[in-house]
Amino acid sequence: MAEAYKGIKAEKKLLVLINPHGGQGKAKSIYKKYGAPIFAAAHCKTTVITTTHHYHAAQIAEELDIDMYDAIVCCSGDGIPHEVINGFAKRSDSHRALAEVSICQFPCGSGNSMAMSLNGTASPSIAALNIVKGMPMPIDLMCMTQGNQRAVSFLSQTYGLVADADLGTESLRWMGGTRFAIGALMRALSEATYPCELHVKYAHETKKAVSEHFNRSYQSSSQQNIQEGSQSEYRESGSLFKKSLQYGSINDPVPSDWQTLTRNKLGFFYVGKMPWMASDALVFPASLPNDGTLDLVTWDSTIGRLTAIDLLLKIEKGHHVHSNDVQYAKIEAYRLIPKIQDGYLSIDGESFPLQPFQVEVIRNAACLLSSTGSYANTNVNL
Ligand SMILES: Nc1ncnc2c1ncn2[C@@H]1O[C@H](COP(=O)(O)OP(=O)(O)OP(=O)(O)O)[C@@H](O)[C@H]1O
Repeated sequence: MAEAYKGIKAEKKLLVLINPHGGQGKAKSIYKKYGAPIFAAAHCKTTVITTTHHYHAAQIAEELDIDMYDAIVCCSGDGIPHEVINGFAKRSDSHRALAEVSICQFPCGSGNSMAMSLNGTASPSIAALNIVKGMPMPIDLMCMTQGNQRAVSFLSQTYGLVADADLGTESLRWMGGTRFAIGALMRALSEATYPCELHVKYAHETKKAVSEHFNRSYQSSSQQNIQEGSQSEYRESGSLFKKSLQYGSINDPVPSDWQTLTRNKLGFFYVGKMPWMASDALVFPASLPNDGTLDLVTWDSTIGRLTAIDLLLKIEKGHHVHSNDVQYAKIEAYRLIPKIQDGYLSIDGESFPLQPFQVEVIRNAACLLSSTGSYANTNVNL
Protein backbone atom coordinates (compact mmCIF):
# COMPACT_ATOMS: atom_id res chain seq x y z
CA MET A 1 0.00 0.00 0.00
CA ALA A 2 2.70 2.49 1.04
CA GLU A 3 4.64 1.61 -2.12
CA ALA A 4 1.58 2.15 -4.35
CA TYR A 5 0.86 5.57 -2.84
CA LYS A 6 4.41 6.91 -2.50
CA GLY A 7 4.05 10.63 -1.83
CA ILE A 8 0.34 10.49 -2.63
CA LYS A 9 -2.49 10.89 -0.11
CA ALA A 10 -4.21 7.51 0.12
CA GLU A 11 -7.87 6.96 1.01
CA LYS A 12 -8.82 10.51 0.12
CA LYS A 13 -11.87 12.18 1.60
CA LEU A 14 -14.03 13.18 -1.36
CA LEU A 15 -17.09 15.39 -1.63
CA VAL A 16 -18.91 14.14 -4.74
CA LEU A 17 -21.27 16.64 -6.39
CA ILE A 18 -23.58 15.18 -9.03
CA ASN A 19 -25.42 17.40 -11.51
CA PRO A 20 -28.48 15.23 -12.25
CA HIS A 21 -28.94 17.04 -15.59
CA GLY A 22 -25.32 16.62 -16.67
CA GLY A 23 -24.50 14.33 -19.61
CA GLN A 24 -28.10 14.50 -20.82
CA GLY A 25 -29.30 13.17 -17.45
CA LYS A 26 -26.84 10.28 -17.17
CA ALA A 27 -24.40 11.71 -14.59
CA LYS A 28 -25.84 9.68 -11.70
CA SER A 29 -25.63 6.36 -13.51
CA ILE A 30 -22.17 7.15 -14.96
CA TYR A 31 -20.92 7.86 -11.42
CA LYS A 32 -22.53 4.69 -10.03
CA LYS A 33 -21.04 2.52 -12.77
CA TYR A 34 -17.54 3.99 -13.22
CA GLY A 35 -16.79 6.27 -10.26
CA ALA A 36 -18.21 4.77 -7.06
CA PRO A 37 -16.61 1.29 -7.53
CA ILE A 38 -13.12 2.76 -8.08
CA PHE A 39 -13.40 5.09 -5.08
CA ALA A 40 -14.71 2.21 -2.92
CA ALA A 41 -11.89 -0.11 -4.02
CA ALA A 42 -9.38 2.63 -3.11
CA HIS A 43 -11.04 3.09 0.33
CA CYS A 44 -11.84 6.73 -0.39
CA LYS A 45 -14.40 8.21 1.97
CA THR A 46 -17.16 9.74 -0.14
CA THR A 47 -20.00 12.11 0.69
CA VAL A 48 -22.40 12.37 -2.26
CA ILE A 49 -24.65 15.40 -2.88
CA THR A 50 -26.94 15.76 -5.90
CA THR A 51 -27.26 19.40 -6.92
CA THR A 52 -30.83 20.64 -6.93
CA HIS A 53 -30.52 23.97 -8.71
CA HIS A 54 -28.29 26.33 -10.65
CA TYR A 55 -25.54 27.71 -8.38
CA HIS A 56 -26.16 25.04 -5.71
CA ALA A 57 -22.55 23.82 -6.12
CA ALA A 58 -21.28 27.39 -5.51
CA GLN A 59 -23.34 27.64 -2.32
CA ILE A 60 -21.98 24.29 -1.11
CA ALA A 61 -18.39 25.40 -1.77
CA GLU A 62 -18.94 28.73 -0.05
CA GLU A 63 -20.24 27.10 3.13
CA LEU A 64 -18.10 23.93 3.16
CA ASP A 65 -16.07 22.78 6.18
CA ILE A 66 -12.87 22.51 4.15
CA ASP A 67 -11.05 20.45 6.78
CA MET A 68 -13.45 17.59 6.04
CA TYR A 69 -12.29 16.98 2.45
CA ASP A 70 -9.20 16.51 0.28
CA ALA A 71 -11.06 17.09 -2.96
CA ILE A 72 -14.39 17.99 -4.53
CA VAL A 73 -15.35 15.65 -7.36
CA CYS A 74 -17.66 17.34 -9.84
CA CYS A 75 -19.73 14.72 -11.72
CA SER A 76 -20.66 17.15 -14.45
CA GLY A 77 -19.40 19.17 -17.35
CA ASP A 78 -17.39 22.37 -16.82
CA GLY A 79 -20.27 24.29 -15.19
CA ILE A 80 -19.96 22.72 -11.72
CA PRO A 81 -16.15 23.23 -11.40
CA HIS A 82 -16.76 26.87 -12.40
CA GLU A 83 -19.34 27.18 -9.61
CA VAL A 84 -17.14 25.46 -7.00
CA ILE A 85 -14.19 27.73 -7.80
CA ASN A 86 -16.39 30.83 -7.57
CA GLY A 87 -17.95 29.58 -4.32
CA PHE A 88 -14.46 29.10 -2.87
CA ALA A 89 -13.33 32.47 -4.22
CA LYS A 90 -16.08 34.26 -2.28
CA ARG A 91 -15.00 32.82 1.09
CA SER A 92 -12.99 34.93 3.49
CA ASP A 93 -10.45 32.04 3.60
CA SER A 94 -10.55 31.47 -0.14
CA HIS A 95 -6.78 31.11 -0.47
CA ARG A 96 -6.83 28.14 1.93
CA ALA A 97 -9.92 26.54 0.41
CA LEU A 98 -8.48 26.78 -3.11
CA ALA A 99 -5.02 25.55 -2.07
CA GLU A 100 -6.08 22.71 0.22
CA VAL A 101 -9.18 21.23 -1.41
CA SER A 102 -8.43 20.03 -4.94
CA ILE A 103 -11.10 20.46 -7.59
CA CYS A 104 -11.68 17.43 -9.80
CA GLN A 105 -13.92 16.60 -12.71
CA PHE A 106 -15.52 13.21 -13.14
CA PRO A 107 -16.62 13.86 -16.74
CA CYS A 108 -20.39 13.69 -17.22
CA GLY A 109 -21.18 16.80 -19.26
CA SER A 110 -21.08 18.06 -22.81
CA GLY A 111 -17.88 20.02 -22.17
CA ASN A 112 -15.40 18.01 -20.09
CA SER A 113 -12.36 20.20 -20.62
CA MET A 114 -10.72 19.68 -17.22
CA ALA A 115 -10.74 15.86 -17.37
CA MET A 116 -9.74 15.91 -21.03
CA SER A 117 -6.85 18.32 -20.40
CA LEU A 118 -5.55 16.34 -17.42
CA ASN A 119 -5.96 12.85 -18.82
CA GLY A 120 -6.02 13.27 -22.60
CA THR A 121 -9.32 11.38 -22.58
CA ALA A 122 -12.86 12.04 -21.33
CA SER A 123 -13.08 8.49 -19.94
CA PRO A 124 -14.78 8.57 -16.50
CA SER A 125 -12.82 5.54 -15.21
CA ILE A 126 -9.46 7.12 -16.11
CA ALA A 127 -10.61 10.34 -14.41
CA ALA A 128 -11.56 8.37 -11.26
CA LEU A 129 -8.17 6.63 -11.22
CA ASN A 130 -6.41 9.96 -11.61
CA ILE A 131 -8.36 11.30 -8.63
CA VAL A 132 -7.33 8.29 -6.51
CA LYS A 133 -3.66 8.40 -7.58
CA GLY A 134 -3.31 12.14 -8.19
CA MET A 135 -1.31 14.74 -6.27
CA PRO A 136 -2.39 18.36 -5.91
CA MET A 137 -1.17 20.34 -8.93
CA PRO A 138 -1.36 24.15 -8.65
CA ILE A 139 -3.15 25.94 -11.48
CA ASP A 140 -3.53 29.59 -12.38
CA LEU A 141 -6.99 31.14 -12.32
CA MET A 142 -8.29 34.20 -14.15
CA CYS A 143 -10.05 37.08 -12.46
CA MET A 144 -12.61 38.93 -14.58
CA THR A 145 -14.08 42.35 -13.81
CA GLN A 146 -17.17 43.69 -15.58
CA GLY A 147 -18.99 46.82 -14.40
CA ASN A 148 -18.70 46.47 -10.64
CA GLN A 149 -18.91 42.69 -10.73
CA ARG A 150 -16.14 40.15 -10.41
CA ALA A 151 -15.99 36.50 -11.47
CA VAL A 152 -13.30 33.87 -11.42
CA SER A 153 -12.68 31.78 -14.51
CA PHE A 154 -10.64 28.56 -14.61
CA LEU A 155 -11.09 27.63 -18.24
CA SER A 156 -11.92 30.20 -20.90
CA GLN A 157 -13.47 33.38 -22.15
CA THR A 158 -14.85 33.59 -25.66
CA TYR A 159 -16.57 36.27 -27.72
CA GLY A 160 -17.70 35.89 -31.32
CA LEU A 161 -18.16 32.70 -33.27
CA VAL A 162 -17.66 30.16 -30.46
CA ALA A 163 -19.78 32.01 -27.88
CA ASP A 164 -22.59 32.45 -30.42
CA ALA A 165 -22.35 28.84 -31.58
CA ASP A 166 -22.59 27.62 -27.96
CA LEU A 167 -24.84 30.04 -26.10
CA GLY A 168 -26.79 31.18 -29.17
CA THR A 169 -28.07 27.67 -29.90
CA GLU A 170 -29.61 26.80 -26.51
CA SER A 171 -32.97 26.31 -28.24
CA LEU A 172 -31.40 23.41 -30.17
CA ARG A 173 -30.28 21.53 -27.03
CA TRP A 174 -32.28 18.49 -28.14
CA MET A 175 -29.64 18.00 -30.85
CA GLY A 176 -26.92 17.23 -28.27
CA GLY A 177 -23.35 18.05 -29.35
CA THR A 178 -24.42 18.57 -33.01
CA ARG A 179 -25.96 21.95 -32.14
CA PHE A 180 -22.53 23.47 -31.55
CA ALA A 181 -21.19 22.20 -34.89
CA ILE A 182 -24.22 23.55 -36.74
CA GLY A 183 -24.03 26.89 -34.90
CA ALA A 184 -20.32 27.27 -35.72
CA LEU A 185 -20.82 26.26 -39.36
CA MET A 186 -23.65 28.77 -39.84
CA ARG A 187 -21.54 31.60 -38.43
CA ALA A 188 -18.48 30.67 -40.48
CA LEU A 189 -20.60 30.48 -43.65
CA SER A 190 -22.04 33.92 -43.02
CA GLU A 191 -18.53 35.32 -42.35
CA ALA A 192 -19.87 36.73 -39.09
CA THR A 193 -17.73 39.62 -37.80
CA TYR A 194 -17.35 40.63 -34.17
CA PRO A 195 -15.57 44.00 -34.01
CA CYS A 196 -13.96 44.98 -30.75
CA GLU A 197 -11.23 46.99 -29.15
CA LEU A 198 -8.65 44.79 -27.49
CA HIS A 199 -6.00 45.89 -24.99
CA VAL A 200 -3.39 43.25 -24.28
CA LYS A 201 -0.50 42.74 -21.90
CA TYR A 202 1.62 40.28 -23.88
CA ALA A 203 3.93 37.69 -22.33
CA HIS A 204 4.90 35.93 -25.60
CA GLU A 205 3.56 37.66 -28.68
CA THR A 206 4.54 35.40 -31.59
CA LYS A 207 3.99 31.70 -32.26
CA LYS A 208 7.76 31.21 -32.23
CA ALA A 209 7.99 32.77 -28.75
CA VAL A 210 4.99 30.73 -27.54
CA SER A 211 6.59 27.55 -28.84
CA GLU A 212 9.96 28.30 -27.21
CA HIS A 213 8.28 29.08 -23.90
CA PHE A 214 6.26 25.87 -24.03
CA ASN A 215 9.22 23.65 -24.94
CA ARG A 216 11.29 25.24 -22.17
CA SER A 217 8.60 24.90 -19.51
CA TYR A 218 6.60 21.69 -20.12
CA GLN A 219 9.00 19.12 -18.61
CA SER A 220 10.52 21.31 -15.91
CA SER A 221 7.17 22.56 -14.66
CA SER A 222 5.77 19.00 -14.46
CA GLN A 223 8.61 17.92 -12.20
CA GLN A 224 8.29 21.02 -10.07
CA ASN A 225 4.53 20.61 -9.74
CA ILE A 226 4.92 17.02 -8.57
CA GLN A 227 7.58 18.02 -6.04
CA GLU A 228 5.86 21.09 -4.68
CA GLY A 229 2.28 19.89 -4.82
CA SER A 230 -0.09 22.29 -3.19
CA GLN A 231 2.56 24.73 -1.99
CA SER A 232 0.74 27.35 -3.99
CA GLU A 233 2.13 30.82 -4.49
CA TYR A 234 -1.18 32.53 -3.89
CA ARG A 235 -1.13 32.69 -0.12
CA GLU A 236 -2.78 36.02 0.53
CA SER A 237 -5.38 36.02 3.25
CA GLY A 238 -8.87 37.31 2.56
CA SER A 239 -11.28 36.63 -0.23
CA LEU A 240 -10.08 36.24 -3.80
CA PHE A 241 -13.18 38.23 -4.73
CA LYS A 242 -11.79 41.22 -2.83
CA LYS A 243 -8.12 40.77 -3.73
CA SER A 244 -6.54 43.91 -5.17
CA LEU A 245 -5.66 43.15 -8.75
CA GLN A 246 -2.28 43.87 -10.33
CA TYR A 247 -3.84 45.69 -13.30
CA GLY A 248 -6.90 47.11 -11.55
CA SER A 249 -10.40 46.63 -12.93
CA ILE A 250 -12.35 47.44 -16.08
CA ASN A 251 -13.13 50.82 -14.46
CA ASP A 252 -9.46 51.86 -14.27
CA PRO A 253 -7.40 53.35 -17.12
CA VAL A 254 -5.69 50.84 -19.41
CA PRO A 255 -2.11 50.34 -18.14
CA SER A 256 0.42 52.18 -20.30
CA ASP A 257 2.49 49.09 -21.18
CA TRP A 258 -0.46 47.26 -22.78
CA GLN A 259 -0.91 47.14 -26.56
CA THR A 260 -4.14 48.40 -28.10
CA LEU A 261 -5.51 46.49 -31.08
CA THR A 262 -8.57 47.64 -32.98
CA ARG A 263 -10.02 44.43 -34.40
CA ASN A 264 -12.83 45.61 -36.68
CA LYS A 265 -12.90 42.31 -38.57
CA LEU A 266 -12.52 39.88 -35.69
CA GLY A 267 -14.15 36.50 -36.38
CA PHE A 268 -12.75 34.23 -33.66
CA PHE A 269 -11.64 35.15 -30.15
CA TYR A 270 -10.78 32.58 -27.50
CA VAL A 271 -8.73 32.91 -24.31
CA GLY A 272 -8.00 29.74 -22.35
CA LYS A 273 -6.08 28.27 -19.44
CA MET A 274 -6.29 24.56 -20.41
CA PRO A 275 -5.42 22.88 -23.73
CA TRP A 276 -8.74 21.15 -24.52
CA MET A 277 -12.00 23.14 -24.51
CA ALA A 278 -13.98 19.95 -25.24
CA SER A 279 -12.93 16.39 -26.06
CA ASP A 280 -12.84 17.33 -29.77
CA ALA A 281 -11.41 20.85 -29.41
CA LEU A 282 -7.68 21.22 -28.75
CA VAL A 283 -7.80 25.01 -28.99
CA PHE A 284 -4.66 25.81 -26.93
CA PRO A 285 -2.00 23.13 -27.49
CA ALA A 286 0.67 25.18 -25.67
CA SER A 287 -1.36 25.81 -22.53
CA LEU A 288 0.42 25.16 -19.21
CA PRO A 289 -1.19 24.81 -15.76
CA ASN A 290 0.72 27.51 -13.89
CA ASP A 291 3.04 29.51 -16.15
CA GLY A 292 1.32 32.80 -15.27
CA THR A 293 -0.01 33.26 -18.80
CA LEU A 294 -3.30 32.90 -20.66
CA ASP A 295 -3.37 31.57 -24.21
CA LEU A 296 -5.04 33.80 -26.80
CA VAL A 297 -6.18 32.52 -30.22
CA THR A 298 -7.78 34.85 -32.76
CA TRP A 299 -8.51 35.13 -36.46
CA ASP A 300 -10.34 37.61 -38.66
CA SER A 301 -13.53 36.92 -40.58
CA THR A 302 -11.80 38.23 -43.74
CA ILE A 303 -10.02 34.89 -44.14
CA GLY A 304 -13.15 33.72 -45.97
CA ARG A 305 -15.76 31.12 -45.20
CA LEU A 306 -13.93 28.07 -46.57
CA THR A 307 -10.74 28.85 -44.64
CA ALA A 308 -12.77 29.44 -41.48
CA ILE A 309 -14.51 26.06 -41.86
CA ASP A 310 -11.15 24.38 -42.52
CA LEU A 311 -9.73 25.94 -39.33
CA LEU A 312 -12.74 24.85 -37.28
CA LEU A 313 -12.24 21.27 -38.49
CA LYS A 314 -8.53 21.42 -37.64
CA ILE A 315 -9.22 22.47 -34.03
CA GLU A 316 -10.03 18.85 -33.14
CA LYS A 317 -6.31 17.96 -33.28
CA GLY A 318 -4.98 21.46 -32.57
CA HIS A 319 -3.67 21.88 -36.14
CA HIS A 320 -5.38 25.26 -36.66
CA VAL A 321 -2.36 26.85 -34.96
CA HIS A 322 -0.20 26.07 -38.02
CA SER A 323 -2.20 28.42 -40.24
CA ASN A 324 -0.79 31.87 -40.99
CA ASP A 325 -4.34 33.21 -40.60
CA VAL A 326 -4.34 32.26 -36.91
CA GLN A 327 -2.73 34.40 -34.20
CA TYR A 328 -1.59 32.52 -31.10
CA ALA A 329 -0.04 34.47 -28.20
CA LYS A 330 0.49 34.14 -24.47
CA ILE A 331 -0.72 37.07 -22.42
CA GLU A 332 -0.92 38.12 -18.78
CA ALA A 333 -4.05 40.24 -18.97
CA TYR A 334 -6.43 41.88 -21.43
CA ARG A 335 -9.45 44.12 -21.80
CA LEU A 336 -12.10 43.55 -24.46
CA ILE A 337 -14.61 46.22 -25.47
CA PRO A 338 -17.22 44.70 -27.81
CA LYS A 339 -18.42 46.93 -30.66
CA ILE A 340 -21.66 45.06 -31.25
CA GLN A 341 -24.89 45.26 -29.28
CA ASP A 342 -26.28 41.75 -29.64
CA GLY A 343 -24.26 38.63 -29.07
CA TYR A 344 -22.78 36.46 -26.39
CA LEU A 345 -19.90 36.41 -23.96
CA SER A 346 -19.02 33.03 -22.53
CA ILE A 347 -16.94 32.62 -19.37
CA ASP A 348 -16.14 28.94 -18.75
CA GLY A 349 -19.18 28.14 -20.90
CA GLU A 350 -21.51 30.27 -18.74
CA SER A 351 -23.33 33.25 -20.27
CA PHE A 352 -22.28 36.76 -19.16
CA PRO A 353 -23.56 40.18 -20.34
CA LEU A 354 -21.95 41.34 -23.57
CA GLN A 355 -20.26 44.37 -22.03
CA PRO A 356 -16.64 45.49 -21.65
CA PHE A 357 -14.60 43.28 -19.37
CA GLN A 358 -11.02 42.83 -18.18
CA VAL A 359 -9.20 39.67 -17.18
CA GLU A 360 -5.90 39.02 -15.44
CA VAL A 361 -4.16 35.86 -14.43
CA ILE A 362 -3.89 34.91 -10.74
CA ARG A 363 -0.92 32.64 -10.43
CA ASN A 364 -1.12 29.25 -8.65
CA ALA A 365 -4.47 30.08 -7.16
CA ALA A 366 -6.16 26.64 -7.06
CA CYS A 367 -5.33 22.92 -7.20
CA LEU A 368 -6.37 20.00 -9.37
CA LEU A 369 -5.33 16.38 -8.86
CA SER A 370 -2.77 15.10 -11.34
CA SER A 371 -0.54 12.05 -11.49
CA THR A 372 1.93 13.64 -13.94
CA GLY A 373 2.18 17.24 -12.73
CA SER A 374 1.06 18.64 -16.07
CA TYR A 375 -1.62 18.53 -18.73
CA ALA A 376 -1.73 15.66 -21.18
CA ASN A 377 0.77 15.87 -24.01
CA THR A 378 -0.90 17.61 -26.94
CA ASN A 379 1.68 16.41 -29.51
CA VAL A 380 1.40 19.67 -31.47
CA ASN A 381 4.50 21.61 -32.50
CA LEU A 382 3.71 25.22 -33.13
N1 LIG B 1 -30.48 20.33 -10.28
C1 LIG B 1 -30.18 21.25 -11.19
N2 LIG B 1 -31.15 21.87 -11.88
C2 LIG B 1 -30.87 22.78 -12.83
N3 LIG B 1 -29.60 23.16 -13.17
C3 LIG B 1 -28.60 22.57 -12.51
C4 LIG B 1 -28.83 21.60 -11.48
N4 LIG B 1 -27.63 21.20 -11.01
C5 LIG B 1 -26.70 21.90 -11.71
N5 LIG B 1 -27.29 22.72 -12.60
C6 LIG B 1 -26.65 23.61 -13.59
O1 LIG B 1 -26.30 22.89 -14.76
C7 LIG B 1 -25.34 23.64 -15.50
C8 LIG B 1 -24.49 22.71 -16.34
O2 LIG B 1 -23.55 22.10 -15.59
P1 LIG B 1 -22.47 21.05 -16.10
O3 LIG B 1 -21.27 21.22 -15.27
O4 LIG B 1 -22.96 19.66 -16.11
O5 LIG B 1 -22.01 21.60 -17.52
P2 LIG B 1 -22.31 21.24 -19.01
O6 LIG B 1 -21.07 20.75 -19.68
O7 LIG B 1 -22.93 22.46 -19.59
O8 LIG B 1 -23.28 20.00 -18.98
P3 LIG B 1 -24.47 19.58 -19.91
O9 LIG B 1 -24.44 20.43 -21.15
O10 LIG B 1 -24.21 18.14 -20.20
O11 LIG B 1 -25.70 19.81 -19.06
C9 LIG B 1 -24.62 24.48 -14.46
O12 LIG B 1 -24.82 25.85 -14.78
C10 LIG B 1 -25.35 24.16 -13.14
O13 LIG B 1 -25.59 25.32 -12.36
